Amino acid sequence: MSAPWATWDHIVKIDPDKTLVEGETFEDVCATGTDALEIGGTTGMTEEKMARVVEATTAYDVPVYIEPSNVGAVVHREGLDGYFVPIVLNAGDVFWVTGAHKEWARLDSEIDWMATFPEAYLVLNPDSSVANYTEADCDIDADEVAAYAEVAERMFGQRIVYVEYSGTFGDPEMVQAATDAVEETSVFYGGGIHDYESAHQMGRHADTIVVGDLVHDEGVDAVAETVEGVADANSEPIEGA
Ligand SMILES: CC(C)=CCC/C(C)=C/CC/C(C)=C/CC/C(C)=C/COP(=O)(O)OP(=O)(O)O
Ligand SMILES: O=P(O)(O)OC[C@@H](O)CO
Ligand SMILES: [Mg+2]
Repeated sequence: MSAPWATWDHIVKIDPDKTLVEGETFEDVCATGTDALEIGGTTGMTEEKMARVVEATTAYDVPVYIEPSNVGAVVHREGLDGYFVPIVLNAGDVFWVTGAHKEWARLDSEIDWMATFPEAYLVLNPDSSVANYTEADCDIDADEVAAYAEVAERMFGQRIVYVEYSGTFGDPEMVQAATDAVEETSVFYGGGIHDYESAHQMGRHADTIVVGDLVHDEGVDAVAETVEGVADANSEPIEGA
């Protein structure tokens, strides 16, 4: 069976610790043309906030996945499509590679493994909360990114490599390095996508782009532009092919 994300160009990541732009609803977010919603953030995450957003989003036609940043942020609800669970390959503390996951398996008796998909993260913005939280080694170059991506696919069987620049627009070369290093594994890119052009640019290097802060800061019209940008990138011929 093909992966749920096989046809996704665009994901909106909703941070339950942030609000939507005044006057906008989750229905409006779903109407932007995005392919899926991921619900998660690093700071201020609680089960209650997570549950509130899950309950408000599952009514619409767009698939909804949670992306927990800690064991306490996992909620199980009718209508939820599944769980994307980060594994931070360049974390400074092994807790973010296997420790939290071991605790989750120990404490949660309701894990739906058929709907649970790991994401092999490379956290690359040293100023982000997630880099701080996981003590990530962000001082790596493109050949190390490529090597991590190769190891993720070939040794750890990861089906998603997530190049994460949360809060800032990243280096397309790093994203391309990950893409070039994998065969079947999908490359997600997230960080600083804010308009048609930035979505179009990263859309050429990643399989799927993730748009986070924009939905909270600028709103659904800006998000819709990024949907267009990545769609156009994916309908253009690949250079050199
Ligand atoms: C095993 C379970 C259930 C949980 C642990 C999962 C792990 C390893 C989480 C590590 C942190 C991580 C990669 C979280 C994913 C979500 C993410 C990157 C959100 C973006 O966060 P920021 O933008 O840095 O933070 P804020 O927007 O909250 O400031
Ligand atoms: O909030 P932004 O910068 O869009 O980043 C998206 C996402 O990769 C965060 O985990
Ligand atoms: Mg953020």
